[in-house]
Amino acid sequence: MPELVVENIKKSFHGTAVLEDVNFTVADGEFFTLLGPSGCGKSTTLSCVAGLETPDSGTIRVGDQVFFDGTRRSTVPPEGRNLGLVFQSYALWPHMTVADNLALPLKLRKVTKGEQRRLIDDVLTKVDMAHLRDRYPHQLSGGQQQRVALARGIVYSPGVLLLDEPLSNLDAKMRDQARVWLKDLQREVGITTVYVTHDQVEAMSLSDRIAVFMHGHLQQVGTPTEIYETPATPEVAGFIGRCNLLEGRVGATEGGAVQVELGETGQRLRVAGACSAGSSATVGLRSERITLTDRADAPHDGAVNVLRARIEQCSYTGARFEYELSIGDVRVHAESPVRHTDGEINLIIRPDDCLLFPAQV
Ligand SMILES: Nc1ncnc2c1ncn2[C@@H]1O[C@H](COP(=O)(O)OP(=O)(O)OP(=O)(O)O)[C@@H](O)[C@H]1O
Repeated sequence: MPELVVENIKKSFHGTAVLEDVNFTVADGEFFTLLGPSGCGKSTTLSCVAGLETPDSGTIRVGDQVFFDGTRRSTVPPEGRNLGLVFQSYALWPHMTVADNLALPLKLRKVTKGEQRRLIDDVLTKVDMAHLRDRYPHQLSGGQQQRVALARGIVYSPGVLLLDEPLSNLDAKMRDQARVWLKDLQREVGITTVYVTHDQVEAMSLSDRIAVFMHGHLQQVGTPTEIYETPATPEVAGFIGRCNLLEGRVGATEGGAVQVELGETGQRLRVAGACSAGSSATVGLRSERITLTDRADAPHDGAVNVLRARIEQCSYTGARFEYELSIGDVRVHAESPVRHTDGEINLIIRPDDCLLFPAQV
């Protein structure tokens, strides 16, 4: 299947820009996710690809077929794009059985009766719903309706599948299960997929690559590992996973690392990376990369940082304990499998586990 290319897309509503020069390419068979907080422009981007919104400028194409060309003002209507669309609301016809709901897009494409039956049987088997083909939507659970909606999105073999928060109506447990089978299904069908979600765990577990949006701008495109381990900006670091963003001033520089003075705490953090002395920087520190220890003889050999902190709060979440800590006036969130008593504690932090973001000038 051809790749999807989105180039320099801009979009405004009533004079307010909601997309600014959005660029990405989705490769053949790739599971590509648009991730970001509410209102950042993910659904608008997907709607532009689907043809439900018209960008102000830019181009969108799948292989050689140009869906939108802002220079020529040419647009292919949604029905001419051969895309599969699945939204949060399953939008199944309530008066039609599962099989009839699936037949509808095939009838529109003038597929013969015999072929319709073959395609419907095939897709229902893929989504494990063949035994429920004669049920009506109200006789199905939310998870089953969502499978039918997905089956309808792929039954006519679209070039690209577009999914906008398709799992968000399911409860947490069903969502976990749906994630697994959705990934299996996408792999089996091998369809190029663009997925919209604000749920970072969903994005991380499903995607080959993720595009992180903030305020209509693409901040970073990368694999889940790249996005998590080497976030491009403090905003990306803060959005993916639980990351402390600590403001500081860069002091001495020494062989591949810098000393960052944390606010007014008088404590310093040795951080891997380069940054000019005297400048401001943000240090990203993931909660799970902080080791908490009651031991007073924590190693002070310079290879790791040892910071003294006060435990302000400790909460039990089942799998681990979550801590609100303070280092002077700086608040830090950390987690540990071990319960530590109230009072003061040592935090052990490896310089390599710190993310250094020089201040933008
Ligand atoms: N038809 C419209 N008219 C006016 N403003 C709109 C329209 N559609 C979207 N917007 C605005 O554009 C911005 C981006 O909306 P969009 O739905 O793309 O965000 P999103 O990232 O998908 O958010 P969510 O996760 O909440 O769905 C928002 O500020 C929204 O209010």
